[in-house]
Amino acid sequence: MKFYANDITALGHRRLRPGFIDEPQFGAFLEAFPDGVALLETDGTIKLVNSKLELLLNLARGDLVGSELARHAKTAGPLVQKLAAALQQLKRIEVSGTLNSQRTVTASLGILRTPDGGAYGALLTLREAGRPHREGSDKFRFEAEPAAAGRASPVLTPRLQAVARRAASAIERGSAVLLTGETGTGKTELARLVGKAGASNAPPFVHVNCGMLTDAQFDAEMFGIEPGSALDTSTRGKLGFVEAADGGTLFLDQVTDLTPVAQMKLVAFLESQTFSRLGSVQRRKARISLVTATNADLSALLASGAFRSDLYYRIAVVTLDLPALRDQPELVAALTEHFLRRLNAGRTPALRLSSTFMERLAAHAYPGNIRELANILERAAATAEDMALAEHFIAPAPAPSPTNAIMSSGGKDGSPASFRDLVQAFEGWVLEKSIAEHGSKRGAAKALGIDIATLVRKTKRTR
Ligand SMILES: Nc1ncnc2c1ncn2[C@@H]1O[C@H](COP(=O)(O)OP(=O)(O)OP(=O)(O)O)[C@@H](O)[C@H]1O
Repeated sequence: MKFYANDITALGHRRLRPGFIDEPQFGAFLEAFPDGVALLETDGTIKLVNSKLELLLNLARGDLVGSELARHAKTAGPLVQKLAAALQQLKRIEVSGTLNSQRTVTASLGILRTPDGGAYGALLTLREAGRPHREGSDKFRFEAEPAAAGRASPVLTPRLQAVARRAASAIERGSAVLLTGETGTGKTELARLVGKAGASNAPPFVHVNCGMLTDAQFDAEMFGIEPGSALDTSTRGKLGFVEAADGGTLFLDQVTDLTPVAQMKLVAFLESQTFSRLGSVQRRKARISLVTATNADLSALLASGAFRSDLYYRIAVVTLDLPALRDQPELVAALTEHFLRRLNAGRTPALRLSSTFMERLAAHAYPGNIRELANILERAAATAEDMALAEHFIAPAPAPSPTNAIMSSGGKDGSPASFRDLVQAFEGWVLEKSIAEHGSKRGAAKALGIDIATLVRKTKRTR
């Protein structure tokens, strides 16, 4: 079978034979490739692409097919320009780089040649760097992991290293990992570490805050929208979290915040290991490592039925509990040093800690765990000159309990609270707790799924 047509006179530039390209089996053949694949004419026209290529370039098939490769350099990244230039010279190349979609790939351009040496097309493949290497001798060497730009490496005591090793080896075996522990104990930090988030050439790491997923958004956010489908308002489709995490880690933070409907859909996805984009019936596979986290009381949620037990069994193949900071004096010491170094970078005079301040640090109970320790040191750096004394130890006020907030919501003359007062008092408690937990009003608004203006208005009203 000949894959080219001799209808172009110049020997160097024959054309791909249309019949061959139009055969549906050939499209299915390209889809079966785990890498992004495109078939091109020698003049740079894109004839066929597979879904993986769409994903890597973050461009829809409709925009790609029929257009010239060079046209997409601006949207997809300079790497595409290099490939287009090589194709123009009918030169075979292999280049690596990061695309504008934030995917790091090795791109190979092969020239398809006739027996007499003429060129009739080109095959482009994009292989994503950092596809999970299931072997790998460096799998447990977290210390050697480079920090992401602008992010310091986490502090790892031997106890935390042991937890990280267990998480990494579970992921290596393909088991889902559930991280539990009080707020601020470092579950997200650990997930990022084992998912190699931010490291150069790292596989994708997709962090999903489950509390922000409403039922209406769940399918589109998780599974994406098929380009050009009736539901696609952008015409370029939408990349879902699952597809974006393909080859890497999907981190479902606060997984217990998923609504009952979302929990059911997640079970279906985990059971079949396949999903469909909104607006498409095609079942797709995504190779993801699943890491979930929660600071909620799981056993209570399971007992009340608020969290589905079938979902629990799927996500908790390996459960790792992060200890509270008050139970790890060695971590308090190591983190104090770490945060102080960070605070002193560029600070004059450098902040030193008095022995009384250190004693307060050692004796504190840290209900907000590592987040709280960082906060205490930040406050000391903001209020002290060069030496943090006992008076500079300002721990956040203990979060008011809902009962206290509600009990104290009656009239000043001791009259019983109205229903409206009770609801407002409870709302105030929720808002304050969330602001303390997330360290900012913006963070709290995001976590509560309300806009910042609403949160500010409500906090003013409840004061
Ligand atoms: N080992 C560590 N070294 C340095 N900083 C850390 C470490 N662990 C956590 N932190 C910092 O402490 C803060 C809280 O950590 P993180 O967000 O991982 O907690 P979490 O357990 O996910 O909290 P939550 O349950 O509220 O989501 C973050 O600013 C994080 O960078």
